[in-house]
Amino acid sequence: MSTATTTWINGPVLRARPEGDFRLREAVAVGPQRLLGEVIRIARDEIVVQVYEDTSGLRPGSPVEGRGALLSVRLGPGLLGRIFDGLLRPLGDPDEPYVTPGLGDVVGQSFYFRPLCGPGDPLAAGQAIGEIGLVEGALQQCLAPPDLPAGTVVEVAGAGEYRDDEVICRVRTADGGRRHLTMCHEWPVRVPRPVRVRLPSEEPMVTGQRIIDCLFPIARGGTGAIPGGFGTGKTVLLETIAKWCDADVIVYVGCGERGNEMAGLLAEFAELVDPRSGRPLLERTVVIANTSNMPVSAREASIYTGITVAEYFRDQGLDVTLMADSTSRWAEALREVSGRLGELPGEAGYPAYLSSRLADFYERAARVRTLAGNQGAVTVLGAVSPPSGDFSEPVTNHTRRYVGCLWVLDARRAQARFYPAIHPLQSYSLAATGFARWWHEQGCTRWEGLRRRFLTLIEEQARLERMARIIGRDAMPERQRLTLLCAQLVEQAFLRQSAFSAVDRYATPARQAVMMRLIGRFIEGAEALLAQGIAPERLAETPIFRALMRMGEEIPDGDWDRFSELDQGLTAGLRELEGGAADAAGAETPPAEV
Ligand SMILES: Nc1ncnc2c1ncn2[C@@H]1O[C@H](COP(=O)(O)OP(=O)(O)OP(=O)(O)O)[C@@H](O)[C@H]1O
Repeated sequence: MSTATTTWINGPVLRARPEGDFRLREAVAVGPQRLLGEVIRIARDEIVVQVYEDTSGLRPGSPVEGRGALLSVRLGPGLLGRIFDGLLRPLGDPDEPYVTPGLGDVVGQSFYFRPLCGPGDPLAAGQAIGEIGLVEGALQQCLAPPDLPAGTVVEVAGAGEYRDDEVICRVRTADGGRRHLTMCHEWPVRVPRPVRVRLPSEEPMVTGQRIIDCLFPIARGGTGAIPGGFGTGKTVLLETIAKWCDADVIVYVGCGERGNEMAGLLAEFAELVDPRSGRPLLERTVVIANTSNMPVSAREASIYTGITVAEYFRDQGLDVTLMADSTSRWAEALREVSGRLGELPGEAGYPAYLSSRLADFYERAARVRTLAGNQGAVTVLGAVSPPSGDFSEPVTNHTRRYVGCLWVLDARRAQARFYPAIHPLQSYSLAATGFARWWHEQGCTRWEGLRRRFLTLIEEQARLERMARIIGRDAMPERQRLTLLCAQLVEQAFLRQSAFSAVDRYATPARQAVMMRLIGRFIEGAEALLAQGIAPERLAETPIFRALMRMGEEIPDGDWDRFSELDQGLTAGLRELEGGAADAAGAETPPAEV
């Protein structure tokens, strides 16, 4: 094992004189407490180490010991339903409220194991050896490590309880070697886990938020970013998606955010019931907490740990969503470490490699065929907190280049308490047009046309409102007043959706499709009525308009009878207005000459 002696220390970075060879990105143990660090630079007679823990007490002369392996995390059962720090050390254990600094020994936990292979069976990297879990009912797959050479199973443990550091499978590899496998394996956090092939994304990840699913959908295995100024609702939006999206597993990385927000998230997740399984939501969630009071450099580790954990579940053939709140805090940590190293600063003081680090992170999102031949996906969502809400700053700018969806949170909407405060004219989804077929299957055959219509209305609304401020709404032609009325309906009845409403915090695709269709029918009907001389103000006063405005808050998912009542009411209401218009037209027409 190589060693080195610290010669200089500045916060989380230190320089050391090596005795022996170190590798770039090798994990090291620093000082008497064996704090975890990583070699980030190697010069001729010096190594530079970034330490991921509090370095108080370290001084020149402190020993640095190489671990002979890249910075890795231990993946296995016991991740779901728990909270970890950025280095995947468990937090929140009532018997062990404080994290012991340093690497320490891993304490083996017991899990139920059931084999899926037997002696003589072939076994290759990434294939399932068996199933594991805390209880017999809820099992995950126990995978052969992705770096295992192909071989044959010599012996495998029978069904029962085993410690996660006990050997449960012995393999003879094709090159004549032997490998002893446990339920856990280590994987370097900066190395993407291998897959058989990356697949194109054909369907969206459903978030339950109408503005996202209908206007700016995110692909399963895609990437999205949520830039927003202070208090515009990034955390609430990410948490809402975490609660209701249709992923099998959620990995939530709290990176540099307030500790009380994380505590609130955990308390809420423990109480909430997963609508799909009927079990507590926390059971399908892994929380990685690196709050603002924890060491700054560990933010980097928490991001990579999070994505590695997400890939581990993806390799079991699951759909995983990773949320990072916030990537700006990680970028700030990169800036701090770079500054302490005396590197040449780039834009706004961030290091020149900020862009490539962001790209590395978002690149790991994908829908894939796993080594075992299953399909799995990692969808990545990152919050961005631009200082003073300035979207031209480097983190937002670089992130924009690597994500497929951008949901820009608007301070003015948030001030008006219009949530989610996603600005429909500044946001985009590159994948949206590919999901028309999926929406057809959900029963919304006109999704593409309606989406375009809604977006056009909102665009026209922005232009007309500027005009209305100058000349006044009453002086505008009827057609323009109707555009404003329809846009108001789209905004208030469809895009507005409170995360705290018992009825509306989540909408299934079926409910979204019904609401979209009803609003679309109203818009078409209103346009036809305008041609017959019905003023937009008369439409705004009808009970049906008011009912449409309230439907999100009043009609819950599954109450299709009330939606069809509304549909019938809409038909009747439009017909009544049409009849009134025809009668009026009839009264005005001069009687035919006899
Ligand atoms: N979708 C929503 N529905 C209802 N209320 C919301 C929603 N989003 C945000 N809010 C309100 O806005 C407040 C601030 O939201 P949040 O904490 O998510 O902002 P943030 O952008 O994460 O803030 P910060 O920049 O401090 O991290 C919330 O406490 C909540 O009252």
